[in-house]
Amino acid sequence: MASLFNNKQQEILLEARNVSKTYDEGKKQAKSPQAPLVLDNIQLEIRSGEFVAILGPSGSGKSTLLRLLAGLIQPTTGEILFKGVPQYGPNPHLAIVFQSFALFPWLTVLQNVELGLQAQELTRTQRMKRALAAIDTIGLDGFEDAYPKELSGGMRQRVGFARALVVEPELLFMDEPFSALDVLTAANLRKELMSLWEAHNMPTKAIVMVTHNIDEAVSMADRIVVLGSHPGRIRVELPGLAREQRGLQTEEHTALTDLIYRIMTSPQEDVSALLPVTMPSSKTHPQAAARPRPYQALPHVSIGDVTGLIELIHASGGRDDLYKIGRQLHLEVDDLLPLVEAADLLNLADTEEGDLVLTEKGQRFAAANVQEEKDIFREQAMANISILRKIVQDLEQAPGHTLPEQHFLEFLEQHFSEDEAQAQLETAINWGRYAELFGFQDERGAFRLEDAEELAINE
Ligand SMILES: Nc1ncnc2c1ncn2[C@@H]1O[C@H](COP(=O)(O)OP(=O)(O)OP(=O)(O)O)[C@@H](O)[C@H]1O
Repeated sequence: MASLFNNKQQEILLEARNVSKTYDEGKKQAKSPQAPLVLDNIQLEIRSGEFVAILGPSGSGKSTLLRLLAGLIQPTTGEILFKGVPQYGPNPHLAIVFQSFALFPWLTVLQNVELGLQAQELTRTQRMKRALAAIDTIGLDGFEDAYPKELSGGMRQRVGFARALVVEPELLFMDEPFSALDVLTAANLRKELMSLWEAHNMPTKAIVMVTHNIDEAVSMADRIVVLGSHPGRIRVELPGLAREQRGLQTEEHTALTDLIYRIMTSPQEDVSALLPVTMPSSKTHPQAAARPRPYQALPHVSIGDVTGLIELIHASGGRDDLYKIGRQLHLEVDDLLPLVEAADLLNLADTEEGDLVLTEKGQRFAAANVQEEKDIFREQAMANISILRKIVQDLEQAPGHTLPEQHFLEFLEQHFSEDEAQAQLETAINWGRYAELFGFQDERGAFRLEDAEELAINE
């Protein structure tokens, strides 16, 4: 597509070329016919001077992509190049800040930061000098001798940043660096990081950040890479906003946030159909279309939360912008999307152009009393949710209308990994119980048809 973001003249630091990743290759897959493809044919360039954010639904492979780019894991096919040279191990010119600060509790701040320099051949004095400078840059002056447990979450993450920056990395990677912090601390740390970056007060040439916070990506990044799932793939690369347009209140920020919600809530849609004509410099990756899932997968949410979402939309007149709902509920897209998917699967709501719109059933559901609500839910569940239908149908046929959970687990394991099959069944139990379709006895691991007694009498 169109040339990207006028940065052709800038040096390509890192490149993923035709990269695909499958975990557990070689492992014997007794039940699943093949190991799932986690990332499919990734093409990505990181250039000098840019801040790139990677967004995508949970499980789309964001962290996997970051680890591949960092050389911590190897691609199954394709290659990662640093300044044009293929990489086969951890990249020494790169440092990573993780969500879970990953500090050693028995070491002081200074010692934790010095650890970053372990691999470099430096004298003790040089090491300490560099560590003190990094501590100073990141605003930890005076805390050199403190232990992690004496620090707040924000200060601990500063240590994480200092430990990364002390190696003077050409590339700084961040994996959800602010998501474990409270809102104000995160905002403060983001702002400080951006001023260091913009003032060139750090030696880093490019930053790559994985996040599931759309506002965070829009307010920080020069380029936003949106991944899709099943398999993980790049759907689109969007140009970030000009510096002066960033900030929750600007029209441009709202428009870009809205667009990203629209893209992420339309996983099957061709992204080019969703892009405004005013965004010619975005780059879609049409070669990797979503593959239909072999079996309908339930999003792992509780029905109580879906009900809350439906009621909220009802209170807003039956339709609302997804980005507004996210902000109102303090939900990041990773938490909101599964709720939206559940409402959509149950045909209680549809997504339309970045809005969530209640269906006629959804309107009735929101206005119903508790019993009517259950009735509508049961009807929608039986009409739309394959695994619930299967559980009920198999129980109807089974002696005593009872079946062990193993029966359904074995079925689900034909379509999902062992862990995911277990998770799918747990979600199905949660939904099925709410709908009063069947009972599940935890201690016996047994399913029983809810109206089994009634059925027995009628037989
Ligand atoms: N070490 C591993 N072994 C096997 N499978 C893995 C491993 N790490 C990740 N996966 C699987 O790969 C897929 C992508 O995971 P990854 O953590 O990269 O996604 P993500 O987009 O970062 O998700 P999240 O936002 O939930 O952190 C998931 O299905 C996950 O279960």
